[in-house]
Amino acid sequence: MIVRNLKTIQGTERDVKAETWESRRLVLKDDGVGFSLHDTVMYAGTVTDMWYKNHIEAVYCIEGEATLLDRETGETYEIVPGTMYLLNAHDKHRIEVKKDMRVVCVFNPPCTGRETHDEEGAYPLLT
Ligand SMILES: CC(=O)NCC[C@H](N)C(=O)O
Repeated sequence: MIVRNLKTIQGTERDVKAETWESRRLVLKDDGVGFSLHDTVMYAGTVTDMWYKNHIEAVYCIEGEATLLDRETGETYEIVPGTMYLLNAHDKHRIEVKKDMRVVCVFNPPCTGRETHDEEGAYPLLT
């Protein structure tokens, strides 16, 4: 069994900061369970284009507010606490954050802990 608390992750290598978000990685590839689990904050006033072409991601909002745009269909969705979106088709998407949004993210395959977005908004497959 593995037990971790967010407080013990903050400021360590598992706490990855990008321009528009910060991701605290609670479970990573080296835990050997086939997924990674992140507690992520996306900053109010930011717009982020993403395209996880190498990963499937589920995102569950627990705080804040944002608009999610499906960049392929043009459809938009309001994301509030209790909303989940699943990028089951490697969907190109955009998040426009209105109020600091805290989300719990699950990635398959798991992240290794070092990933930040490349120019396409993707994470490379790191080993
Ligand atoms: C919601 C989202 O995808 N934010 C970008 C950060 C990423 N999910 C992560 O936690 O690594």
